[in-house]
Amino acid sequence: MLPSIPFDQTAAYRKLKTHHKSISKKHLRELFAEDPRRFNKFSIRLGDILLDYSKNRINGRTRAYLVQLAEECQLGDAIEQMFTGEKINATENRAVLHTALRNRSNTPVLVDGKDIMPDVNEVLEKMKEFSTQVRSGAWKGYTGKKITDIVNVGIGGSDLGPVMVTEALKSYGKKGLNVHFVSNVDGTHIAEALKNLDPETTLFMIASKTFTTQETMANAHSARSWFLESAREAEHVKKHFVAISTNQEKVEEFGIDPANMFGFWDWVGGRYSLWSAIGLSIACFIGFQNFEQLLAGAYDMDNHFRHTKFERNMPVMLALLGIWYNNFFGAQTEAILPYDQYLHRFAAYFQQGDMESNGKYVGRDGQPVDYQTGPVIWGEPGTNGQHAFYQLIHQGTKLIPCDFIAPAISHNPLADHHKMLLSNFFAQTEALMNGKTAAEARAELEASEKSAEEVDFLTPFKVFEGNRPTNSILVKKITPRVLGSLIALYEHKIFVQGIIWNVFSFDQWGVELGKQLANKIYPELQNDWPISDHDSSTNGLINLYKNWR
Ligand SMILES: O=P(O)(O)OC[C@H]1O[C@@](O)(CO)[C@@H](O)[C@@H]1O
Repeated sequence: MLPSIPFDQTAAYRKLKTHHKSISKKHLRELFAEDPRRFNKFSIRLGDILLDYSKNRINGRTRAYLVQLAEECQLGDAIEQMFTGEKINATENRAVLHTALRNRSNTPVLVDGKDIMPDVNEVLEKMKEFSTQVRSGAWKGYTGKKITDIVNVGIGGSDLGPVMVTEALKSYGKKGLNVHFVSNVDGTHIAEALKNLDPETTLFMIASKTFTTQETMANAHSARSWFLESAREAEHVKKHFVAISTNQEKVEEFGIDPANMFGFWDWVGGRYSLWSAIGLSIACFIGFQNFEQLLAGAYDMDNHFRHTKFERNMPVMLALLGIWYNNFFGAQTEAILPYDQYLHRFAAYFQQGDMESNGKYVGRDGQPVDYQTGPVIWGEPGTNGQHAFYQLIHQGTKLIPCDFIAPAISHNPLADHHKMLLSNFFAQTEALMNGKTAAEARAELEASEKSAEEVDFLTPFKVFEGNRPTNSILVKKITPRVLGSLIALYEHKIFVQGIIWNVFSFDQWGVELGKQLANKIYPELQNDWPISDHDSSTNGLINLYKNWR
């Protein structure tokens, strides 16, 4: 069982509160001027990944107190409990073992006294065989044609991970084999996805841990209807539908042959499941060898996380910095800004990963916490964000800690594009740190031959306070292995923050109430009778909908 330690009652927390009063008065310009070795002191290198956290509002003492906070919250024990299969997901009485899915050492991992690695490896072998058959054309549709299009039907963790990874590794995709994703119950999503597909060469992957999720089951039934409009015979379903789930009973109930089912287990959280059979669409698209590289990259980060002292530990430092701004500077959000168009779904992926894990107000002691927990995660690729919301990041009234991510090598080395992209990547964190003083702004305006009145008027609007904190994550190239490490980096950051905030990060009870109420309203929409048993707003909305439809 995880320890339950209210972090705001630790000695380290008290030290940080006092320390904050002084360090928060220092501008990043001063901190860099004081210490020319700041980049060396506050960066961590792991293979082809560098985390530069020197542009944060910290000094050595801050780091020491933050590390002490982690130690007082018994982070080390919690890490070992996770990796060794303790049931740390206490409200669901489950272990949390997405790390076992990429345990490339194959050392035993016990759940209820049983080594789970043979099961993990059996599913990986089945994924390897299946993905090889699909990619080679050996797997044929009901008219004998090879598969050209895979449609993954799933939502949340059964969608976001495969989407993000297949987009991020698009250049590793197989020509002539396309992946599509249907998640929203909005009929538009599946209608648009199937519009140009051929039932004879389309393979559906129904991905659902529970195999009960309303959206996924609705889409799965519509997909089957679409397929049978052409195929007619139910016996053809088995060549065009596979299931990815923990729930064999529901899979069989739907009509998918257990032989076409790829299983996983309740100790895999949905938002941590892309490493499991939920990653089948990834393995088919990029090939099983590349999928294994993805696993290997995550394993690299797991080892780093599990065996590195906290001040040299990438996930731990990323997590502690997030807590520094969230709980001591009052930051409410964090932006993830990948300077790589292929990573355009990376922030969206961690909206679920982070916000569904730590968006909690009840502590592990069952009591409401009296401090901030999970931040709002958002972000878009650079340089597009610069033309959308960087105004607020640079000159707004809100503090927004930003993670900038970029590859040194592009998969598309076209003309000077990558140099331009990287110049923006480097410039933005420099600008956010240094800002522009009134004197600098005034001098620029004076040099532009504006009148004295214009210079006086415009100067305040051209000043940049700077002192806005960022992390820079520079990787050599977004390969499957590097991507695997990057994803695991953020997974473990989320874990560390949940431990320190004293919440349970691996359940998601907060998604249940909306579902319950939707299941109550859904039958009310089956007729045109006016509704009156909700609040006036809900009644009013439903009745107008009925009137209009
Ligand atoms: O994989 P499934 O069981 O269909 O769940 C889909 C998603 O629904 C949830 O909101 C839980 O209900 C996410 O946690 C989960 O990833």
